[in-house]
Amino acid sequence: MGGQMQQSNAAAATALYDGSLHNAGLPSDTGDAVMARWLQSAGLQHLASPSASTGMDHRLLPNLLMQGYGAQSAEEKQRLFKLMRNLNFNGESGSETYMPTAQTYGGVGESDGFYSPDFRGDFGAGLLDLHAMDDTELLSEHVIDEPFEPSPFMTSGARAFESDLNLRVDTQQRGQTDVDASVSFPTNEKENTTKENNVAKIKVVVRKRPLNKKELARKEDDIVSVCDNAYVTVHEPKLKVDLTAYVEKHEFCFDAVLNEHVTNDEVYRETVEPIIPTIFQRTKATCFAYGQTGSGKTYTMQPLPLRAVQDLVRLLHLPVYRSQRFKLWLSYFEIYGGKLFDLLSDRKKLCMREDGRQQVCIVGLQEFEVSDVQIVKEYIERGNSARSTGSTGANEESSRSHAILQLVVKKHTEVKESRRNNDGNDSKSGKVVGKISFIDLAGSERGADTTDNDRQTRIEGAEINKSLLALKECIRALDNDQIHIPFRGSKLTEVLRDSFVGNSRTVMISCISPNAGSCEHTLNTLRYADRVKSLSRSGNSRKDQPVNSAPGSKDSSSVSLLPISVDLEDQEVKAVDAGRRVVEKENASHSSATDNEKLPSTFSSNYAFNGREEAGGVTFPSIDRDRVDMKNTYGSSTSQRGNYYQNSVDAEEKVQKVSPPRRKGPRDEKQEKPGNWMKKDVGGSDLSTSTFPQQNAGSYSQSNAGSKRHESELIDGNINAILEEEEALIAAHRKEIEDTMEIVREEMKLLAEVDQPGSLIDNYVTQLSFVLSRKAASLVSLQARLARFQHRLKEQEILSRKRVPR
Ligand SMILES: Nc1ncnc2c1ncn2[C@@H]1O[C@H](COP(=O)(O)OP(=O)(O)OP(=O)(O)O)[C@@H](O)[C@H]1O
Repeated sequence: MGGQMQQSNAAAATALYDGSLHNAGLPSDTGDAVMARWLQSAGLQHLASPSASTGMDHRLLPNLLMQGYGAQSAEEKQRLFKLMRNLNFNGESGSETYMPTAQTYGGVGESDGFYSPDFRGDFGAGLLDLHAMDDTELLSEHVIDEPFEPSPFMTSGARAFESDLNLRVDTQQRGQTDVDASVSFPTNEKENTTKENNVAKIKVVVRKRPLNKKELARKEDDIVSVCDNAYVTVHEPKLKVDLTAYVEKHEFCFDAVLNEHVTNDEVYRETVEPIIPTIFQRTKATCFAYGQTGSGKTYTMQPLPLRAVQDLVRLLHLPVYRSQRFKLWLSYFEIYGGKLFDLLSDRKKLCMREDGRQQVCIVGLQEFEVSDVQIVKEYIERGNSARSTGSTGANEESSRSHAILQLVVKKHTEVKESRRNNDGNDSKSGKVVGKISFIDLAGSERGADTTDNDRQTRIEGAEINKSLLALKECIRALDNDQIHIPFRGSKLTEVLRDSFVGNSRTVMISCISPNAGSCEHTLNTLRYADRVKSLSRSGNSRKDQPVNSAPGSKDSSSVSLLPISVDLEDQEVKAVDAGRRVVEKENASHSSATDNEKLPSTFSSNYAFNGREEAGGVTFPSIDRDRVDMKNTYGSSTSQRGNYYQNSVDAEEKVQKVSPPRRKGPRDEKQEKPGNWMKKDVGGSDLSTSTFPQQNAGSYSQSNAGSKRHESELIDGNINAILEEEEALIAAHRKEIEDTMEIVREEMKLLAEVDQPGSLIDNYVTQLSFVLSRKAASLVSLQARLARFQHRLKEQEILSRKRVPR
């Protein structure tokens, strides 16, 4: 075996040498003089003479090396090795790289192991290591001959990745025949994969929808402009106090901004397509759409899984995957009011469980094997018809839940059934290779609609709100490579837990409406997106910089005396540039508790206090960002802004927040009036927007912030308790019905007995009395539970109304 290997090593090395000469344009008989020169250049001239003198073919040099002739010391071997490598790779010896044969393919892929003098052990050992494997573990020739077909939709980066995929597939196969998530690539491989496939860990894409018929009929302005596929500007119409109209511009930069003319196909190409090959690299990918109701989330998300299946199936047909029994499975469920329902199984209620390996299993979730797009289309349609939808002002068929469609690539050893429960039993259902989850989030502002909606919608909204914030936190933590991912923040993030650990990719598509009436929401969406992106190390620098474009509005002195309410998010804008990253770095242990939400305790526990900042002569005390969102309705000078921004950094770095629901846009105007600031609903599904008049800034005390925070926590806690009690109440009701039925049966029996001739009436009376007491007790118990629940609802209502101005 050893001899065989040595032979093949020698052959490989000879081939390499041959190749290098060939590439150098040198005929093989250019002779020893050339070789001598090369050897000389490496200080190995003494090796040249024997071969020259014996007339040995220079192509045998590697053989000499392998057999222990020629270079004797390790240093010589290394030099020789380097020389060979240079011959092969540097410009001097030819522009083309060596084309390996099937047998040496893996070796080339592992260039570090084969050519580098830095490989483990000495030269010979390194070569032996490389080939010390069963030939059967190598890719078969036909696999290599059949490269990945470049998708017509693939971006150049992804194409580059695909062309490289064979190498990695080869590596994978050699390294492990069983693609189990528990087996990991060597670190270098991982890094290379990330680098090479050029797929960012988090990608934030914005999509603007066109004005719809209603908006056009109302002659609404399109206030969103897109530039260079990367910039989006919101032209916010505003009024000065003297009622002069002006426009405030907010510019953002994202990984991609897609305008209203972009098709769903192009959206796919920009977002999901580059990720698809990574699914076979044990990546857990998540693609979600975020945005206000009616902004196009469902419109955007629905075609994506179809396109993804098309590409996944195409890849699955490659022999390398087919031979490994890779298969694609689909499941579709929704999270509604903190509960999970299977959309492909008559909305069966699902339970979430963690197994011993802390893998999240959704007990009872039906998975279906899919092998073509048509069947996926049918599943999606079936699932969609089962989704919880309702009507909102902006969208007649609005999604009221988070819908999650998962495509999972599994490796099967033996699959007999085409449909089975995902009971977490890997051996039965195959091992997960990778997966992609498509999430159509519930409209983001519904969490905000607290005043105009009924109680049910408010609770629903609070849950949505919570999950959106939790999702954002997880994404941030993910991108910051934090050890702790706060996935327990909501059901949504718990479900996506395995997408937050290990090799993950996230694409967020922020959908925005272009009409002026949606300005506030559009800005909120973009800010949410920006915060996801800007806090990541790889994020674009933040750009939301309002510019007063109305004539005269640039005159800062003319506006500086006006009540100032600086949009908190604008502060964050600057914060990023003006030190936020620094602050973050310095307080790395803070995690990312910068939002207006209650974070898991692990997030807040490390929170440091940065002291206070002076801003334009006004000292801002330690400010709860929830309460102090300073919205610059009238514009402000740059210097003022700078101060406030700085201030906001402190404010938000200090306090952990609880996010109260946001209210609807039209009320914002009222709240921007000075005096309303104390009452203003400052939460939001994603942002807080509260007015903070300058003159009041100083008086805004820590205790105020504290008590408000307490209030917020109370609300959040209350909502959680309500959800739990709701469940208990429903369960108790069911139980009561069962008991009642049992009692009714007993009563019927009693009646039947009493009708019998010679029955004892005393017995009947005693038993009836006993049965009725049980019946009454059961009812009273249910009534008591109901009363408690009603009380809880009232409490919640009072609390939320306290915070939301009417
Ligand atoms: N890019 C677009 N081009 C054309 N029409 C669009 C586009 N985006 C959305 N629409 C249309 O706008 C309407 C609302 O879109 P959609 O239902 O996707 O919104 P949504 O964000 O999912 O709303 P909700 O959160 O309430 O479910 C639909 O009629 C849809 O066809």
